[in-house]
Amino acid sequence: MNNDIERVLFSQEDIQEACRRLGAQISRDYEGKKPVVVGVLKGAILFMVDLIKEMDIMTEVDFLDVSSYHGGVASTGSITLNREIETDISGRHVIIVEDIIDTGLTLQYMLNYLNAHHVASAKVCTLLDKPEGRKVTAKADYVGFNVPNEFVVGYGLDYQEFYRNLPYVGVLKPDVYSE
Ligand SMILES: O=P(O)(O)OC[C@H]1O[C@H](OP(=O)(O)OP(=O)(O)O)[C@H](O)[C@@H]1O
Ligand code: HPA
Repeated sequence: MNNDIERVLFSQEDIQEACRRLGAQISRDYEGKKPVVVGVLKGAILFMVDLIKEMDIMTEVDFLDVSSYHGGVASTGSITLNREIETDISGRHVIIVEDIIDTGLTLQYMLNYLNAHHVASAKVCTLLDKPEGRKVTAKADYVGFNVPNEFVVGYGLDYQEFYRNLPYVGVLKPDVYSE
């Protein structure tokens, strides 16, 4: 295990099982539809790859890049749009794939973005949900796991751009970011 990790919350096997469960659920809910699955860069990269392999439906994939943490462990509260969705999503069913919902500010921003693009429907699938972190009302439709109100990294989630490649999700030792 990486020395900066206090404890592992979800192993690679736990995550694969969650991907299978969520992929099956989404496949049932979207049977006969052809949704656009939108991964949110960069945090959702690993989850997106594993999740779409478990979806037994016709899907298009695309990416949206938004950020708001800019190296810290707290949201700056202002969202930067770094890359737009290229697919014409007007009139389409869109599934947003996120690594984590914490304050809810990013999700709120993305749902406004999708509404402004006149999608047929918008749903959100997140690997992790941190309900105690909420600053605004935001709810995911599909959730892998709930996490405690601590800073977590791994499986796409970063601190200062590192730890994304860990195959598990763990709590970062507080002394790493308080140094
Ligand atoms: O609910 P919130 O408090 O808004 O936090 C959730 C967002 O924060 C992280 O993104 P970040 O801004 O760190 O960019 P990244 O995905 O490129 O790491 C994460 O990937 C979510 O998109
Ligand atoms: O706990 C977290 N870890 C990494 N990125 C995040 N973005 C929001 N919350 C978190």
